[in-house]
Amino acid sequence: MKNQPNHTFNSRFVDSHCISIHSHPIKNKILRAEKDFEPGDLIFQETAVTAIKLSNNNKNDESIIFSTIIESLPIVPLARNLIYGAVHLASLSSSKLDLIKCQFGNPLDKYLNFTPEGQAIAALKYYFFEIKKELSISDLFSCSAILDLLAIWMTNYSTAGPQCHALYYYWSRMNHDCKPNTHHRTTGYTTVDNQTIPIRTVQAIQKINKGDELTKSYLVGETNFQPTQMRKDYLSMHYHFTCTCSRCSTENEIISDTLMYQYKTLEYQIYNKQISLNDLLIFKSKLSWTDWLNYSISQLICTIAASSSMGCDNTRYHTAIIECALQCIRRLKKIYLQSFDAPTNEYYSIFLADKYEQLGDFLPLSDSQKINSYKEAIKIRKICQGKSEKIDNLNDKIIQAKKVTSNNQISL
Ligand SMILES: C[S@@+](CC[C@H](N)C(=O)[O-])C[C@H]1O[C@@H](n2cnc3c(N)ncnc32)[C@H](O)[C@@H]1O
Repeated sequence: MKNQPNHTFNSRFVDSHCISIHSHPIKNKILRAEKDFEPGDLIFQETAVTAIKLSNNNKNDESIIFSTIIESLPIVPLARNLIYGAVHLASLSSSKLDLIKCQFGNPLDKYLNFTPEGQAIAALKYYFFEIKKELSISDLFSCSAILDLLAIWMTNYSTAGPQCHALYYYWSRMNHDCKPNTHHRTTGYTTVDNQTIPIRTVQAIQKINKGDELTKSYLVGETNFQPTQMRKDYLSMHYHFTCTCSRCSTENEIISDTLMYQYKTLEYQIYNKQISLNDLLIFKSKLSWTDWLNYSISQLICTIAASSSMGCDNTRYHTAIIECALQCIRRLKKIYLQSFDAPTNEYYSIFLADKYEQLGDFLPLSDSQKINSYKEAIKIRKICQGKSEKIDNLNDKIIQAKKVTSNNQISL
C-alpha cells in the first residue's frame, strides 16, 4: 500500500513515479524505487517538512526558540541542539507533526549520561518545568510527550549545513544499509512561512532496480569504515536495530574486546579533552601496524590535526600527522579497490577524496606532493556526481599553493 503525504507542505520536487513508501514487517516503513536508476541519477529532491536554525545571530527571531535556560544548561552543544529540536516539534501544528511522526530508535533510558543524547534526555527531565515555562510549551505536552518528540527528532533529523537541523517526509523514512545505494546532500534553501527550509537531493550511487529499497548510511563519517562489530554496536545504540545488510553478513573483521575497550576509552578521553595529541602518538607507537586500533587512532589524529582542536603543534608533529594521513589513504584505497563497483560507487570515493584533500592540507608548501594530493582528490571527485563545489574549492587551494610557492622562489 503506497503512502503519499497530503501535501500540506512543500514537496514539489518529489515525483511519485520515482519513489514510494511501503510498510515492512521489521523496518516499519521503507522507501522504494519506482523505476530503474543508474549510478549518479537524481532520485528525488525534497524540501524539509520543518527545520531549526541554530545560529546565535538569530536569537531575536521569533520563530526560533532560544531560551536563556536552555543556553545555561550544563550540557554539550549537541545536547542543547537536540532539546531545541524536541521543543520545536512541540510548537508545530498537529497536521505537520503527524507528517513527521516517523518511527524512533531506542528507548531513551538506553543512552548514557555522558553522551550528548543522554545529556539532552537528562536535562529535559530535570529542567522540564523551567523550560516549559520559559518557552511557553502548550499544556498539552507533558514531560513524557516532549521526551517522545525528542526520540523522534534524534532518530530522524539531519544536519543541513553547520547551523541547521531538519526533518524530511521521504528522506527521514529511508532505512540504513552499511553499503547504501544512495548518497544525499543539501543542495539549497527555500523560505516557507519566513523559515529557512533546506532542500535535500538524493542520488543513486549504485545501479538500482525498480522495486529495490532505497537505503542510506546512518554511520557518521569514518565510522563507515569501522569493523562490523563496531558498526553494529553503533546502530544498536542509536537506532535500536541489528543490521543484517549484505556488508555485515560478509565482512568479518574480528576485534577483541580489549581493543574495543581501548578505543572507546580513547574516544571518551578525546571527547572530554583529557588526552593530548602527544599522548595519542605515544599510544599509537606501541601498537602493531596491523592493529585495527592503530588505523583508528590515525583517523583520530588526522581529525584532531585538521581541526587543531587540541592545540596541536603542527611543526613538531608534522611528520607523524602526515604518516597518519598516508596510513588512512592506504587503507581506504584497499577498501576502495576491493569494492566491486568502484570507482562509480560514490560511497567509497567521498572518503578517499576527502583524505587526499586532508593530506594536501597537511603537507608543507615546499612539498611537491601537496599539489599532487589535491589533484588526486579532484580526479576521484570528478568521477563522483555533484561534487563540483568541492572541486572548485580544491582548484582554489592549488592556485593558492602555486602562488605561495612561486612568491617564495622570487624572494629567494
Ligand atoms: C530514520 S528511521 C527510518 C524510517 C523508519 N523505518 C520508519 O518507519 O519511520 C530509523 C529507524 O528505522 C529502523 N531501521 C532503519 N534501518 C533499519 C534496518 N536496516 N533494519 C531494521 N530496522 C531499521 C530502526 O527502527 C531505526 O531506528
